[in-house]
Amino acid sequence: MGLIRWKPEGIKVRLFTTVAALRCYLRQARAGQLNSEFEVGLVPTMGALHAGHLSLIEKARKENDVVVVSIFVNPLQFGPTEDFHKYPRQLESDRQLCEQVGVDVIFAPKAAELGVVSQEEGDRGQVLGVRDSLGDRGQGVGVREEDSSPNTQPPTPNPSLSPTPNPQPPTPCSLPVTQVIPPLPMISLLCGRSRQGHFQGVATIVAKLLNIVQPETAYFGQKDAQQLAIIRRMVQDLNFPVKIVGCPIVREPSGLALSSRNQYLTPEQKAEAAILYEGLKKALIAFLEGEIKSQHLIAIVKAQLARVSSLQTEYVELVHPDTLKPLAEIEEVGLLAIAARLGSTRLIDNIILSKRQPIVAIDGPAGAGKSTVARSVAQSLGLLYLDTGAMYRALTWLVIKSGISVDDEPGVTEIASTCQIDLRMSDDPQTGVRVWINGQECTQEIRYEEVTSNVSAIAAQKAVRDELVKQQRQWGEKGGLVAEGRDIGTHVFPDAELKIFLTASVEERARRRRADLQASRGLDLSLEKMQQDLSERDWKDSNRDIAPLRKATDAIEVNTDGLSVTQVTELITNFYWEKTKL
Ligand SMILES: Nc1ncnc2c1ncn2[C@@H]1O[C@H](COP(=O)(O)OP(=O)(O)OP(=O)(O)O)[C@@H](O)[C@H]1O
Ligand SMILES: CC(C)(CO)[C@@H](O)C(=O)[O-]
Ligand code: BAL
Repeated sequence: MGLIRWKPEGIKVRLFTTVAALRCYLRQARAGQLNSEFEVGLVPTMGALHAGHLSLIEKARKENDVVVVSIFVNPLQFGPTEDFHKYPRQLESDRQLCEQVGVDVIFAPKAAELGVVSQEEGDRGQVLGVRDSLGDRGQGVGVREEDSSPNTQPPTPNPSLSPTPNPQPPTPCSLPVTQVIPPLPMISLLCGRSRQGHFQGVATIVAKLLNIVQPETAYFGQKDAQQLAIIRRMVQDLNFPVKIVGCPIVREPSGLALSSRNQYLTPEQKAEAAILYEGLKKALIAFLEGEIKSQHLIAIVKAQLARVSSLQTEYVELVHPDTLKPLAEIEEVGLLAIAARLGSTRLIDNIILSKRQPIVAIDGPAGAGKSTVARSVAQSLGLLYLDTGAMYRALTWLVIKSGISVDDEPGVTEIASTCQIDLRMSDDPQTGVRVWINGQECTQEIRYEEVTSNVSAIAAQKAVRDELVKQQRQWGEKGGLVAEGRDIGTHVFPDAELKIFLTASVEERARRRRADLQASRGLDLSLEKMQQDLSERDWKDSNRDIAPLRKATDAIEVNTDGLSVTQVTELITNFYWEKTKL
């Protein structure tokens, strides 16, 4: 993220309804930046904003220079008997909420602006889509754009919610607009079974929004877990240059997942709807006690749901959260998902059941002793010390060895994108971690002076950082590790079970550093000068473009003034046991 947040003087939130105006704004915002790390975050929504949406927006606000929230009730993703007409539209209150949380731009286009309306229908103010179940009529059912009045048709039973597949599936392919079709195995189960064509409509509109806004990052809720998996897959398959961030489900105190559709529920139904999360929690407890079989976990949820007689369960399924493949049992991780109907309101919820070992993320200012403490905590807990510094050093060594200049960014990126770094705890506590790159051990070599003097030039390259963070996150999938740095808990492992912000006063850090330099190199440096250098470094680290130092909101601050490494290690391991006990 850049240093300066871009916003015209005196204006709070801009509202654009046209692609041209939005693009013009973004072009000016990018052009006005001297900083190359200017970042735009997009939060796609259908409006009627609630605290779930706000959690996405707040995350985007923290991580970007410009935050765009799109509000568009997308006709392409609604079936003919679904609630397109009824879906809440409340742009003015959405605008006020966006203003309160510091959104820069709301993009609220009409359907015609996004091309989901034919010329002729556009003239008549009608939108395409709200997919026609007779398919071949193809031009949609002529719903008036932005029609928020209740449907005047008598309520018809929703075939899409019946347990058997819709006998006459809509054929959104017949719509005269280019569409994105996600892989069939991902869209033909869970919600895709009853909402045929839905994910095609979602993928199409999200692809359009990504192309229009061209954000660095886009934020989606884990509540729509199938949607999130499909979008991640689309972005990967179609090489969209965007990072997709999934955000945790925000719930009512009762456990009910927040949703715009909760507005349809009566107070009584709202209380009953909490049973969805009750069921998921029961399954989680069983899983934590060792139950991994899909059949049993699903039965636990169904038994719980059966306690509310007015609830009609559409599905309870266990799938892999990325591929959405049905699982017979959980090997590493599973997504346990529910869809059910209370009256005419369709609700969804889910939970991730993961065998992943915990992650300890330690961030903090320079000289706080992060690497010593991380190594010691890893040793004491029997976890891997994910020595991220060693990873950058290993890459630097390989770059030098390959004869590539360290400032040849494309060349370095090519090597970074194809290298595989392995780390293993050494039996010898002195060695700490052993390092391999592309199968070749380089534990000693990465300490050579040539590597030391070039590693910061390599680590400063954004593409390198992105590649190595990708590798670090792959390690994170299994978990069971301790990592340290400046943004481990905020960026690399935002889901870490334990986050520590390790700090010490400038005076203490300067004293320690001076003592180290005296012991290792016989240097006798001025304490005052060292304090001044450290203060400057703190400021720079907190304000740098790449990986700025930030304390995660859920991190525990540990001030190590006057504490030994052993004492700090003991403190952190106690926090670990506290956090990870059942
Ligand atoms: N409770 C929640 N916690 C976290 N994210 C959420 C929550 N509810 C919605 N989101 C996310 O907000 C984004 C916009 O969702 P959307 O506007 O459809 O809201 P919604 O409340 O899910 O509405 P719907 O009733 O259509 O399900 C999606 O990425 C969605 O996953
Ligand atoms: C992602 C989305 C905005 C696409 O219309 C919608 O499906 C939603 O709100 O989750
Ligand atoms: N949040 C997903 C949008 C939909 O249900 O259509």
